[in-house]
Amino acid sequence: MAYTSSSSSSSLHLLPNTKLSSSSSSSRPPSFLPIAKINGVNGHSKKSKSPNGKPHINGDGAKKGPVNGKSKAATRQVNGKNNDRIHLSVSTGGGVGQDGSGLRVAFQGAPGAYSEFAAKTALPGCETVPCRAFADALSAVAGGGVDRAILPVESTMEGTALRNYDLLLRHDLVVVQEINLFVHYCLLAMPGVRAAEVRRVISHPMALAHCGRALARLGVDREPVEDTAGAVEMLRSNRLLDTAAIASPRAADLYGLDVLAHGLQDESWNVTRFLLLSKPPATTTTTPAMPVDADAKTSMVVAHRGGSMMVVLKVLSAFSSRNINLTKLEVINNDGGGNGGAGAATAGTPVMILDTSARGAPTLRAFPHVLYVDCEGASHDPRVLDAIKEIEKFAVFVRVLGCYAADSNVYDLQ
Ligand SMILES: O=C(O)C(=O)C[C@]1(C(=O)O)C=C[C@@H](O)C=C1
Repeated sequence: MAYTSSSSSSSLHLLPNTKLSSSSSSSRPPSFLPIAKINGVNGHSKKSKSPNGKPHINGDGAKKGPVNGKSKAATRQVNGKNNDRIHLSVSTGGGVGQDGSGLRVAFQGAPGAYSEFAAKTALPGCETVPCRAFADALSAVAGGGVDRAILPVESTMEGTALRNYDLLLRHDLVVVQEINLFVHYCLLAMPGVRAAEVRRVISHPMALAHCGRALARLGVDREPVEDTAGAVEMLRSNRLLDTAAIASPRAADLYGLDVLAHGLQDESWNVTRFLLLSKPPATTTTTPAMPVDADAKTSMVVAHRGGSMMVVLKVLSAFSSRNINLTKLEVINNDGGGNGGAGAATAGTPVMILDTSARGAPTLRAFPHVLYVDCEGASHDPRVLDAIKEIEKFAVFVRVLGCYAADSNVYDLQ
């Protein structure tokens, strides 16, 4: 569901300092941080109602035990570098702590989903709010029911999650933080079930796709469900003894299941990038939230008339002539010319972008040709502002999606 790719989309995305190779067992970014201090992801001691009526987890107090006799060395740091993280995201004031305490963050899935871990990594003190679908999570933050939503936007194995970009662009939301999570898949089963007894594996479609070769070797049926933790929940509540789920080792802990296999993903290097989204700050001042010299990133969408390659060259020139590095460039052409459909639900359907720049109510506009661009630098950095001004001369429309602290770390759940 979330990740799509087609001939109408081509991308250049680099996790900074991250080497990606097809036989990537040796590829590691310079800093690979475990989620050591996450509270709340190991249990659900406090339950309350989420916007969709499901209970949500809030705080720790969990059963913290070894997985299959293996101690979870949760604080192990792989690359020996101790990068203390600085949160530079938009401040909401009013009782919100630096660690996100006081903030409610919507995520898609059941407690224990990777998205929840990403939220807890970004804002360790936050309260996470499960939602049935990504669209519900985004509506919750846009409608003010929660303070933030977390959205996976790309993975090293699948590229850009175009459908999630579609969702993001339809809302008046801004990116306030990025987080890269190492996705380590495990095969989980009810206590006592042996691998040979498993006939069927259920999980999020992305997890099933990422583990395709391993599942083929196991010779089991595959069934997609809403999310990885939802699969585990289903296994547990229906006491399924012929079925296994693909999910994280933390989900095994949370639901008290056995881990039959670790590292099921076909590529050993499997990182998903998540964005933390917020409503735009309701401020009348133009004071930037982040110093110009901070290690910042700016994300934007550029709509244009077509002729992608020439437009790409002009965009590259606008940034390179100012010595600005790009960290992502995705080219989408949904012009109905037989190569459409990448980001949209139907082939040839243009990308719908909420135009928040015009006076009056924001309007949804349709664009067949768009670029998703992330650059280094703050959106109010004069060089970035100049580059955007230059792009606006030949583009139809530019929307800055957010300016946030660049974080090239990759966080690990193990
Ligand atoms: O199902 C989950 O646990 C999720 O958080 C969703 C999701 C995704 O949509 O890509 C997140 C990361 C993993 O790649 C697999 C699934």
